[in-house]
Amino acid sequence: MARIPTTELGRYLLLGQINRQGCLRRRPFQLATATSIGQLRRVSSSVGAPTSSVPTSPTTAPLRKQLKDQAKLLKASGHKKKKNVDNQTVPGWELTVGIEIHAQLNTSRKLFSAAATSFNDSPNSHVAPFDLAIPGSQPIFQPETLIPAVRAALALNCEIQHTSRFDRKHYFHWDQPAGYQITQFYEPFARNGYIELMSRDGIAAQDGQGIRVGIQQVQLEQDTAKTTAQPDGVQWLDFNRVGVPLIEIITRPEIHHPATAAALVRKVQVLLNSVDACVSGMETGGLRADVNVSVRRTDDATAGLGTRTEIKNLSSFKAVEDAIIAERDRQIAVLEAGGVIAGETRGWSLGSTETRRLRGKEGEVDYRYMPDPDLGPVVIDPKLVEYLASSSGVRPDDETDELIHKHGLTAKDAISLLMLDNGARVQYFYNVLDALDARLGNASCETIVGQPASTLAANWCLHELGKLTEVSSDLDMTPDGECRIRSADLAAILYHLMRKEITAKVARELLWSVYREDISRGGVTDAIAAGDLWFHELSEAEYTALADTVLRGEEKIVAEFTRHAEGKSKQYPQGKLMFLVGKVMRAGPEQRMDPASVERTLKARIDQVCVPGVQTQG
Ligand SMILES: Nc1ncnc2c1ncn2[C@@H]1O[C@H](COP(=O)(O)OP(=O)(O)OP(=O)(O)O)[C@@H](O)[C@H]1O
Ligand SMILES: [Mg+2]
Ligand SMILES: [Mg+2]
Repeated sequence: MARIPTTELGRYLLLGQINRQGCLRRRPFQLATATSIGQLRRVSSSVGAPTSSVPTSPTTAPLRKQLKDQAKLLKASGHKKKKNVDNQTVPGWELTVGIEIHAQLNTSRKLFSAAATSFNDSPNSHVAPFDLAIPGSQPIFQPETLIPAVRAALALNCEIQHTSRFDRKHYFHWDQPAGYQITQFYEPFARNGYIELMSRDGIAAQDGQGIRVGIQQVQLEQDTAKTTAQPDGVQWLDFNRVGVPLIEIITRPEIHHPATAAALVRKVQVLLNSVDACVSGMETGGLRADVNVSVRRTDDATAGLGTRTEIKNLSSFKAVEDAIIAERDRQIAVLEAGGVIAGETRGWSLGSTETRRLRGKEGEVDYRYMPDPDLGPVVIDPKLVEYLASSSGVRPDDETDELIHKHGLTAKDAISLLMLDNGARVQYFYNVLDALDARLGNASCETIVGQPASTLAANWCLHELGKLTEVSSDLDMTPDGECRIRSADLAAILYHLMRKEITAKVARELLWSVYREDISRGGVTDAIAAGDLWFHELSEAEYTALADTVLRGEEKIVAEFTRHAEGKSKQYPQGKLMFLVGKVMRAGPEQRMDPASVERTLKARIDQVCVPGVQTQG
């Protein structure tokens, strides 16, 4: 995501003007005045965040890798995910979940000091005296942090409070030099919001087509220092993170299924992303969730909610779902055995199947909240709220609709595009599509390859690029949707693929060559010519001759097609057909053959030769 340039925020706050083109992802328009998102999307490529303020991604594993590692861990622990098992409900019991989400705000400076917010620079290189609580230093509220905070709260449909205040939350830990964290306990800056979740967002089937989850409040607060454990009990501390502005989003206890809880956190990430309010997502440590879990029996309508336990610091969507399931089952087991649930804080580790007790109520810290005497109230001008509301860009639900209905993507692919690379992957997709459209002009190649440009481009932007990230560390995706494989180069590969001038195999090899920089920028077409990689496809007669040769040795299989044609077997033997396609591919010059053409020819020959009287379907 783009960082909001401080100079521009300063200009807005002091002079009432801001260049919102630099603040949002490359879609600087208002939905209300737009006739179509697609139309709006095609804006000048010169618009984008200044490169100097673009954060590089923290050195944590990409989402795809995280998920693979989790799967490996789970496999190693002997706990395979049971397919088609309803783990969302337990008969006789109702689960209730409320979530607290901490998100790092997209600002250049810390909340109460002018030190830069940086995540990849050398440790302890961006620390002001106040961040270390050096005697004599005092907090200076950085008003620009309000811009992403208010944007986030608006995306969550909250009421922005005219006046809010800061409080001190006391606890003693090495990650908090002052001995207290500054937060907004009594008077947060935003209240009473909600999030709409639809079935395509991945909620549990039991929640039907969609649900609305209330947001109790959103508060501004400081992040803590980053701790890295070393052998022999040594802890390394990086104070670059201390004082970085966070928002804490607190939902109401209105979630009743584990998958819905995970879907909510995912949706919060997409929403914050869409208004450029956050630095990075859960997969890179910019978003962390604490889940509060309780259960109660369904046969007592008068009973209030059960006692909650809290599982802290979950750092993946899967962890949110798995930890809730484990904690729900533990609580039910305790209650069914006649025990009581103790209000306590619990932990969860990756690949685990059980939550573990960290501390109980008796060990709970008394935070001794008190208004911070060094900080005045925060007064937010309604005009600022109005301005930010009117310039918040495309809403993710509308964008998902557009990707599905206009571009023909599946809901899963549309949402994946919006999620990946903190929202930059979808911008990359638009860039590829723009470049591909420009090359194709009015000539639609849809009929040639049987797939529209948009779904082909989406498939490559998600799955083929995904394969690269499995073996390499990063695509170096920038917020304006460019990466190591320039969008124009991928468009060039897809252009030749759509026109059937290269095979899919060659297209994949070209992608790798561009990635390894064996092909220079803009050099895809020249590389195809230089390597004579053009697709010189076999003629119909050559395909037919090859198909006939293979069919002659496969009488048994051919007999199955005959049985189907005679109505003796119901299902068309598609598996057998694909087996024959493989045989033909191996029998001929592969670089001159297209599997789709082989399949078409084989089908026609089987219909004509083996089942006389049946017309070819083509
Ligand atoms: N009985 C319950 N079952 C499940 N969730 C609950 C229950 N009661 C409250 N919650 C949820 O617990 C969360 C409480 O968060 P809040 O930040 O207000 O307090 P806290 O957890 O005590 O504070 P912190 O963890 O920030 O120190 C909310 O998300 C709320 O919806
Ligand atoms: Mg809280
Ligand atoms: Mg809590």
